[in-house]
Amino acid sequence: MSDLFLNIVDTPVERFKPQKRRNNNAGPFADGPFKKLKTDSDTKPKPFKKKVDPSWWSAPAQNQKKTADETASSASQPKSFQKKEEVKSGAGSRWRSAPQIQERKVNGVESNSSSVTQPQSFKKTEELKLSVGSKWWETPSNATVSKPIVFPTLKKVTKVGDNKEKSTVAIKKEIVAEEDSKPSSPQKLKKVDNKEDKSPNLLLHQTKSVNEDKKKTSSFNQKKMLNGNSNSVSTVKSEVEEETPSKWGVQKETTSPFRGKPRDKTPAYVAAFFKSVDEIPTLDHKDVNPVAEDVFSLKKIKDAPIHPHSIANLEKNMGMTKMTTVQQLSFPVIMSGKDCLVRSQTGSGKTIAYALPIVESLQGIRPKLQRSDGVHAVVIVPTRELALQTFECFVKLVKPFTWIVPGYLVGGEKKKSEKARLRKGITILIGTPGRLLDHIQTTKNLVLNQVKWLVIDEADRLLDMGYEKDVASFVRSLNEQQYGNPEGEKERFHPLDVDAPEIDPTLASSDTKVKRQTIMLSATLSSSVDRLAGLALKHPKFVDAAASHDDDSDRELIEKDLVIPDSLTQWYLLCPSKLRLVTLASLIVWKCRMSNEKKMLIFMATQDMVDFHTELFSSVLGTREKAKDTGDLDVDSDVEDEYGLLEKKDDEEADESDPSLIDIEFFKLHGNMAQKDRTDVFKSFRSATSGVLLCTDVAARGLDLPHVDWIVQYTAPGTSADYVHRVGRTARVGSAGSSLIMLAPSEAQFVTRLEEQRVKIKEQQLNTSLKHLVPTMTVTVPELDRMRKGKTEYAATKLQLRFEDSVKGREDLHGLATKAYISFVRFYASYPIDSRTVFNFKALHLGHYAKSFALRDPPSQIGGLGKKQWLDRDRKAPGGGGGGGGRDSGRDRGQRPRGGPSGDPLPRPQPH
Ligand SMILES: Nc1ncnc2c1ncn2[C@@H]1O[C@H](COP(=O)(O)OP(=O)(O)OP(=O)(O)O)[C@@H](O)[C@H]1O
Repeated sequence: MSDLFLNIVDTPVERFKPQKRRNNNAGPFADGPFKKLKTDSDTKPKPFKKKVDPSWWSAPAQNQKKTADETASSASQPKSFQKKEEVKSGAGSRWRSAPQIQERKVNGVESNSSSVTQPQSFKKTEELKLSVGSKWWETPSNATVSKPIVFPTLKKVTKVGDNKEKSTVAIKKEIVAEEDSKPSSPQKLKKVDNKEDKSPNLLLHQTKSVNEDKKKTSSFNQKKMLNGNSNSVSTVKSEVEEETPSKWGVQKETTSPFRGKPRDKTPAYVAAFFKSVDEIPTLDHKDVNPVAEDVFSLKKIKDAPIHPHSIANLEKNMGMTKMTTVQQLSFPVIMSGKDCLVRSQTGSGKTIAYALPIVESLQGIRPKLQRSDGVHAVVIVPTRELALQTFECFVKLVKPFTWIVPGYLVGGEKKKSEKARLRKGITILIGTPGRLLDHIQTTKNLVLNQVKWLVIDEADRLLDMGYEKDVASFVRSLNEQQYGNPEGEKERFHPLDVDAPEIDPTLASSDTKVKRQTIMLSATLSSSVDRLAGLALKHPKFVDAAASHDDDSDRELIEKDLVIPDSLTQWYLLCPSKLRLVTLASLIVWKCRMSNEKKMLIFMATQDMVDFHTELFSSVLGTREKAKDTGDLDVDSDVEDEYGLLEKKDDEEADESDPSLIDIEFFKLHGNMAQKDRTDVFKSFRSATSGVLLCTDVAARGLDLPHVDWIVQYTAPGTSADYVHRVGRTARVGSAGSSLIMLAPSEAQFVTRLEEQRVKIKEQQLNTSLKHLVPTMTVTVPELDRMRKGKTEYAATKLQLRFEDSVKGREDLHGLATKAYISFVRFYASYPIDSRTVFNFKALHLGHYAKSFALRDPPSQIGGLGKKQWLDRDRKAPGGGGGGGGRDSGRDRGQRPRGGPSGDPLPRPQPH
């Protein structure tokens, strides 16, 4: 906790200049409605005048007794919404009519309502006339509300769109077509190989066509392709050995374009680098029918039953014209006051899905809320960046309603100013669990007894092992403040809850306690999360925007299925561990230099890995520092620099002949950075038109970074849910995007697991990305241009040498590489037990991985531990934790890595 600092960011009044509302040209918010609001209800509370049809309250309850179909329908279409009457003041009026609840039976006991907590502000006022009689909330024509979910405690509201099931034949055709269009389909690769990549030392694999693969019985038929031919590994090796008489595998060929040396002779260090790389399996692919979810509904914003100023704001200032599916489905449920679980794909607008109904309700409260009225809504998110982003979203939404004040709590500012801002008052409070807990326990000015909405965004992350305690403690403290009891109320109903017992709406409210509505959201939400953290949601609705899930008969299956935007193209790349670094570099060069796709996120397992790779790429690939060859060869190689590739250059020459390989900026983001740096990076990358952000899972959840084209997962995620969130940083709100996960050959089964969860993912060949190094490296090494063979290996080897030279030549970089390598090994050893069949520590070739950190030292000399010692540590570590964490859980504050004795002299990776 000590590393966290409280900060409440300026209120909108302070950060954003309010609009001039009295100006004749002030646009949609000019005069009229504001004048009226001011005159009628700003200053004095109005006595309740309007008779409200009691059936508004009772109708939904009746709905519960209807048939299954009707029941589900009523969940998203409260009967009150369907009335053709014109109700003054819009959707918010339902909230305002809440004080009519005076007496009701809760568990058979009559209870008196209290005006202390049901303030007069809920009373109806005369203001804007807004029809709520429209059928806006009905599901789109291509979607219907499904049967109620039969989960024990949940009712499901889901869209049954046009089922996008495809026939097996259609899918097969599609796969074949995709295979054909692959840039490196077997035939095409053969062609390329024949033309320019004939070196027998190039151990690149090729994938067989999917149809052909299906005939195989084993998923891991080990295949090696050499010069376009399929050979068993042993055959390949023997052939290579036969053709390469030296111990480095140099070929016998006799001619060379360089300095009169034999042509086409592969230098030993190139051969050495590509020698003995891991075997690459050929996978049997499954027919995958991805879960379908339409991003947008057919409902237009202008038809939404919300304040006209909100409509104008959403359309003009936020560029929205249509509701997304999840927004359309969840709006009526949240407005009905029920607890709910909302699941929808990444980038589908879940923030506005919960924020809009909250703002709509808050703006309708009369008399208008004041800052001194205390916090009315609390939003808990897992990371500081997401807190900032959510805060900004609320700021935009409340623009027409300046009396509603959002604020957020994250580290960075002085406690004094934080307290001062809290004292001023906040209506909607956003924060991370630890920080909120800290405040609820220590800051007197944080009054939470009026909280009516508790939102838990990324609920599955917040309620997992790392956060559950903080969330549970926060909820207990909140209960204590609101109800004088940490357990909360036994039975609670939100004033608008359609399941609330029938009450007499004509009696005045005086002592009803504030009821809190809890909303949980995530793209990977399972209904079990409500059982965590002692939240005990009451009669929650399950809003699932995925069309395929209209039939809830197999709950486990529904929760297992991963929902991924269909505008996202997913790839995996099986890469020998030794070639990982150059392959990643080639991807960056390819995407950020050779194509128009210029914004990329690269996920890595640990902070130390992010630090090292950012520094390495910035100095070797990027513009910061020109690379300098030191002349050192691969430690495996003792051959001379026969082609002059490694010619030493003085600084001047280096500047002229070694321009940066890519003109692109590298950013980094992880949890161990100073808060100011984190915020700066987040904002800079968000507004940048190009750049590569290297990050840990701290950036995996919720962040909305515009125009990101590619997501690369350099290390595999701990869970498939993490996979979904990582790739979800692209392809947002219907835009196109691509993702690629790099896996070691021994990790190929991860692809099978994804496919079992309905993720459609294609293979990208190693050569496809590596070959993009050729034009890049020939810029700096003109000799390569003259070579007719093995360009790819030369370019890759040259770059690897450049990386290694940099690391060897700079003490600081060598230190970073060492720490990064150790953190990676620790991380790998700490994969969850159920993942260890895929991520098997024993399968790691540490020497090859050391190469992927550009280290020339033997593994036993890096950190003083060889593989045997690592495994011994793994066995001895408490809980079999595998020598420590290193996984970045996306958690916003530090936690001690698992396993390993305390006082361990080795640098330990931080968890995010
Ligand atoms: N109706 C809409 N029309 C157009 N854009 C929208 C709409 N609703 C939201 N957006 C935009 O979509 C983007 C993604 O929204 P948001 O971050 O809320 O998605 P999300 O579902 O919470 O994603 P994640 O699961 O990754 O957290 C934001 O830039 C938001 O402004």
